Amino acid sequence: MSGAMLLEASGLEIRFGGVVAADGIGLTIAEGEHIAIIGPNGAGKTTFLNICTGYLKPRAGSVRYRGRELIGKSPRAITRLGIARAFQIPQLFAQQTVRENVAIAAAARAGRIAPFTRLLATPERDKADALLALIDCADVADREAHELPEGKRKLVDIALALALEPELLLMDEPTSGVASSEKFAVMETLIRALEARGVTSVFVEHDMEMVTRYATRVAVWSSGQIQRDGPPAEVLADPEVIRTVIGTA
Ligand SMILES: Nc1ncnc2c1ncn2[C@@H]1O[C@H](COP(=O)(O)OP(=O)(O)OP(=O)(O)O)[C@@H](O)[C@H]1O
Repeated sequence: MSGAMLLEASGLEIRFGGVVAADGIGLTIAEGEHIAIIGPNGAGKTTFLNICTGYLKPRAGSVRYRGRELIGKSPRAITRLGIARAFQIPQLFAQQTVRENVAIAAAARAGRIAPFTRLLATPERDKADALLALIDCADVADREAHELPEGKRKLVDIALALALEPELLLMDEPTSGVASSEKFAVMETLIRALEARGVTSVFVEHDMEMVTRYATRVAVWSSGQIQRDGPPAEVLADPEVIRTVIGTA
């Protein structure tokens, strides 16, 4: 069920040389939604996530989060306000154990990262274990991150993001690189974890079956503009969307 307004983007414009990556983008996100962003390569989907998380500054437009302007704030400041990001390639410390990776994120959230911090003797260990149980990764807690199969790596990356205690999680193709036989199980676990923690999400996705099953709403990007925005069943049946996006997916 959707709740109060969380984020409101409007009039976003950005170009890179001759490429227009955002041309009047406007999108609202309400609490409890899981919004899929779809669209052809180069349409500006990742650019939108980069603007919302402070990695790119648009030349025009606004992004308000619970009424506060985000444009001009640093990625760190935006994370502190409650927006986390998970990347297409998980950002894990390869030589640390999975538990240590999540504990580091939890310690960072608590402002307890300092040289010689004993990560696993602190409350962060319990937080890490609870998160790993939530994403079905308790079995790999003692493994080093580089040993993980792709599906587990993706889920651990989500645990890292959840350790920051976000209200909104932005994800770039959360199951890309995961074997198709595992994709649905990974996404199922991911969405269940978000629901359990009351986290709203936006995910860029190229797999339409994933969109149909897991998105509560879908927004279609096309050349830096939003072509359609609505319930998945309606949007994915639109002949224009089928022609421009699904036909090329
Ligand atoms: N930092 C940048 N510098 C220069 N060009 C960029 C930059 N970021 C994005 N672009 C360009 O802007 C356009 C939109 O890129 P973006 O990554 O947002 O597309 P996308 O819809 O996420 O594509 P894909 O599905 O392939 O990931 C592309 O032409 C890309 O090359």
